[in-house]
Amino acid sequence: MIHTVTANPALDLTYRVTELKLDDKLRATAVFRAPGGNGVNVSRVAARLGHPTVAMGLVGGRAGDEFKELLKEEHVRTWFTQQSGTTRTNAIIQDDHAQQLRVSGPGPEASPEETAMLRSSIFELRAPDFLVLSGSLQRGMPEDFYTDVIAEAKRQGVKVAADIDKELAQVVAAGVELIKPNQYELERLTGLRVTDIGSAVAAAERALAQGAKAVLASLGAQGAVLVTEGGAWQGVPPKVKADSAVGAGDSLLGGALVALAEGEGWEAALRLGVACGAATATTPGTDLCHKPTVEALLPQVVVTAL
Ligand SMILES: O=P(O)(O)OC[C@@]1(O)O[C@H](CO)[C@@H](O)[C@@H]1O
Repeated sequence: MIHTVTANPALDLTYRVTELKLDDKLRATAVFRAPGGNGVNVSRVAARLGHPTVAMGLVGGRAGDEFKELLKEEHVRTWFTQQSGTTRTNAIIQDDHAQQLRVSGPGPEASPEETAMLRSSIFELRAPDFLVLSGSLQRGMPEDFYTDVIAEAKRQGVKVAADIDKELAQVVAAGVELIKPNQYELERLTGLRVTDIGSAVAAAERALAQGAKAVLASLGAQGAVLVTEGGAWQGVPPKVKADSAVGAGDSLLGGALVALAEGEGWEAALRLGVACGAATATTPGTDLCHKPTVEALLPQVVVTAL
């Protein structure tokens, strides 16, 4: 079972256009609406792989109603805390050459009461195998929200995985099972440049020294690097016809956690994660990986011990 917490989720709106142009009216050839936010996407991937999951967070307003409806259509169980503000709508404008503009809304401001309700909701259900903390906090939420949740998770023996940017250093110092930074987040966390696989491993080792038990770094077309105290591996996806890579990193994390929650080892987790990330890149908008594509790509992922 995987529980995800997305403090600032979004209704993702993707406009497909033939060509990105400034100062001209762009006519969309297709529009996709999807429930979004990093943790939400991890839950969507888990559900698509047939793994039980519950998505949690703060949600409100009409956009929030549509967001919940879309999640329901994807068979994701939800345990959201209702807030008075309106869930943000994020816009993605993508052209036929896989170029895109992405605009993320700031999101509403959470009141202290709403924050407290979210905090207690996280521990209301039966303990999961993994609790995933993902994405930015809403305005109004205390900076130590995540570290406070991690402390409680530790008291309850729940493993925490995090995909966080701003508060990543604090979260790592609090001691988490797994982090999923991209290249830039790993650089900001460790102060080291990440230019290739070797430097990614060195930075991930620094992150282990800072307190993470495992680092799953997403490196775009180069795949991903997984570094634990027991070893380091690179996972390279097969070449796919990419449509939209939005959500590929979330899919990497979702796939890896599903494998771990189902009792697989680190290498198998990396393989499934990379297959999910690549499968997501083949889908339009913020649609994510579908199980048949993941199964087709899985044997083509090359995992190498470093
Ligand atoms: O604004 P944030 O929280 O940094 O990112 C939010 C977001 O861009 O990330 C997801 C893809 O990873 C999308 O579903 C969503 O719109």
